[in-house]
Amino acid sequence: MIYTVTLNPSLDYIVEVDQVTLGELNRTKNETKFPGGKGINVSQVLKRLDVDSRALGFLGGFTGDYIEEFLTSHGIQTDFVKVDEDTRINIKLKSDKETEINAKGPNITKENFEALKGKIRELTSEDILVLAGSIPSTMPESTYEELVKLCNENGTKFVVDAEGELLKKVLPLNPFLIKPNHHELGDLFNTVINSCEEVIPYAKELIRQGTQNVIVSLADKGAVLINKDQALIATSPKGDVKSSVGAGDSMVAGFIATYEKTKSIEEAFRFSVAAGSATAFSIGLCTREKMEGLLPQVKVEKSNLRGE
Ligand SMILES: Nc1ncnc2c1ncn2[C@@H]1O[C@H](COP(=O)(O)OP(=O)(O)OP(=O)(O)O)[C@@H](O)[C@H]1O
Ligand SMILES: O=P(O)(O)OC[C@@]1(O)O[C@H](CO)[C@@H](O)[C@@H]1O
Repeated sequence: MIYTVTLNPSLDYIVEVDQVTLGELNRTKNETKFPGGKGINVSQVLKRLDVDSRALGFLGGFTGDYIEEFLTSHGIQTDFVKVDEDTRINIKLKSDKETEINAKGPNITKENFEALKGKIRELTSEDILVLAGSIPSTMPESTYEELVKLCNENGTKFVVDAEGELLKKVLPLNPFLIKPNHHELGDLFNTVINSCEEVIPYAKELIRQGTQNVIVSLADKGAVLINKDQALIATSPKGDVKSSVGAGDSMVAGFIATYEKTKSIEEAFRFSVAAGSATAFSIGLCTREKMEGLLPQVKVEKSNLRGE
């Protein structure tokens, strides 16, 4: 079974405004709300690709109830730990540019965290755990590290999509996959990365530190996959970006769903990029049809730059 963990889920409130004027009353052209948070998005895209998963993490209050009901009614299994404060609301403001305001999230108690750890201790070597997104501000930066240590005790394969210290601390613990974007990769090395070719030496360093597969996404500039055997570069499909919220999560879901079916890293990478772009070209997450329609545009090539 695939388990996703979202420690800081969100109700994403997507607001479309022709032009935003700060300090004035702005009225919306359109608004939509979706259950969000990176792990929850991964579960939703997996479902659209006919792959079952169970969503874990923390939910609370009326926003938490909304998310749980939404997921259940869409056939996604849930097993969240209930917390006292409301799950956050994240604002995604879409005008000529995309602006996001992500909230810090509710208080998580020691008991809440222990309850989640109890669920993760039950996983086995047959399972995959996906840890994705930020953690509520009351939790320590060692949180993901603690959870993946439980995975390593039971031989559970794990995937991490997170930034900064959260990500850095899990690298030596042998993640199956991590998926930073090029800004997040640059931040890890205090540098600026602008192209697929520039990604390669830094991604290779993450493999050296213990990761099995690294996908680095560069929005419309393509994506790179590195593991100990190969460096692959993919082109991004061209299209009209409607909202890139969840594009990275769709890549993770596309990769896992395809890898589970084919065991081919190259094929999984191709589907991953198509799923990312299919979400970027949608309001909300991609559909299977949209993803499949973009597959012919994703060209995957082996890079000569091995970064060694
Ligand atoms: N402008 C774009 N044109 C085509 N594809 C895009 C575009 N923006 C994003 N994508 C697709 O989405 C994938 C992930 O995008 P990006 O590199 O922005 O990751 P991210 O920052 O993790 O995404 P998110 O917006 O979910 O945080 C890309 O690899 C690409 O497939
Ligand atoms: O604050 P985090 O956890 O880093 O990101 C949360 C978030 O921006 O990520 C998802 C898109 O990837 C959204 O559904 C959600 O609002």
